[in-house]
Amino acid sequence: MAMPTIKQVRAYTVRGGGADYHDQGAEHWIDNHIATPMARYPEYRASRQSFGINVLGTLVVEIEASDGTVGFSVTTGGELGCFIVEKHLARFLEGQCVTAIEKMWDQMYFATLYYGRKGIVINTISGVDLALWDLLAKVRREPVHALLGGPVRDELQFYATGARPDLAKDMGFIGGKLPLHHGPAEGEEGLRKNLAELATMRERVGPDFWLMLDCWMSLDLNYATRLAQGAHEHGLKWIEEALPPDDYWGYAALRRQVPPGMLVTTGEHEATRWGFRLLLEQGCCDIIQPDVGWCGGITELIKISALADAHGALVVPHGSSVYSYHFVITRHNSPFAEFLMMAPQADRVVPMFNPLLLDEPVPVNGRMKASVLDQPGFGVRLNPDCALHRPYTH
Ligand SMILES: C[C@H](O)[C@H](O)[C@@H](O)[C@@H](O)C(=O)O
Ligand SMILES: [Mg+2]
Repeated sequence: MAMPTIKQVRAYTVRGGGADYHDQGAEHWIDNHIATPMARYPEYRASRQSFGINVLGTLVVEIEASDGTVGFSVTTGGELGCFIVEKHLARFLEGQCVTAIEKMWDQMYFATLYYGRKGIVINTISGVDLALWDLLAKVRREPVHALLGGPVRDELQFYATGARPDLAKDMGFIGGKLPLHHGPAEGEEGLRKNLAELATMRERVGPDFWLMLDCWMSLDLNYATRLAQGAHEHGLKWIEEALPPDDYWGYAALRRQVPPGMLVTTGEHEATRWGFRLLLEQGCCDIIQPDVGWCGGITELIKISALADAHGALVVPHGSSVYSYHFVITRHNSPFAEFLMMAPQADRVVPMFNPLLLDEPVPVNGRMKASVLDQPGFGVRLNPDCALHRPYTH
């Protein structure tokens, strides 16, 4: 059967939740005094939105084929992403056969090398790549995981990220990842508060439930080391993204200094096989956490994951809904997945990219059967009630 070609690429923004999941209303746990690198400025300490964590907004990429099939994806990128898609990347896509995914990725990456390599440009390339995989899988009438070699297990299991690991345990999740609330700028008192919070949560969840701390790039090596040492008695399973992403040397030192048995994880703000090669070869972490909507897409995550597997490292993608579930279920070195609790009080399960996607699957009792992911493509639809805006055309 002759495979269709790409007829048109369109890029939209949408506000309010969605893929830019930090773009939430007030009183949400995800913006409640969470430690960040900006916390050294008191005026930016109480809210990450105050320094602009949600300025980008969601990027929606739609790719229409000559047979009328439409693939799409959502990621973090907003209007900047729309410009890059419409004014730069579209030329490498329109007219191409829907199967030419490797070639299109290669052209998008090397054509933007002079201003890309990480951040918004790789987020945008990731969004295009995810839409291409959605399109190809829909043309072949298969779920994306079938194009990746198929499931290696019958179901996914999840840990939950949010303010209430105690509630997550009752919901059947295998662990709970807390956001760290206080950074070095709040001194010894802040460190004591961090450890007291962890101690309280350990009391509530008992001795065996996984507890992790997500430090969102906010610490320095000495503080991270002391936090890890203090957290050890409370059974901290891993310390996540303790340092800024460029401090490969700091991560390597931290990994040598944390108490034996504690895992060091990072990677959600890293991009491409080259960035993850640095993390792996410098011995920075035990688990890499690429976000498939930010690291280069499925095409790049395949390369990153194979490299990690050769290094004996686990790949547990940063929460990215169906886009990571279809990958995780096909890889032995991805034994579990992340689920971000997007309910404001982290007290109930709601779809991660709420309200943007229809049919977005969520864990039930902390698990998701492979059969839930058997619809063509990534198995989701855009919610027609979410107003899309197309700021640029080409
Ligand atoms: C909970 C963290 O502060 C971030 O908001 C979260 O998006 C990310 O770091 C994660 O690992 O889920
Ligand atoms: Mg994180």
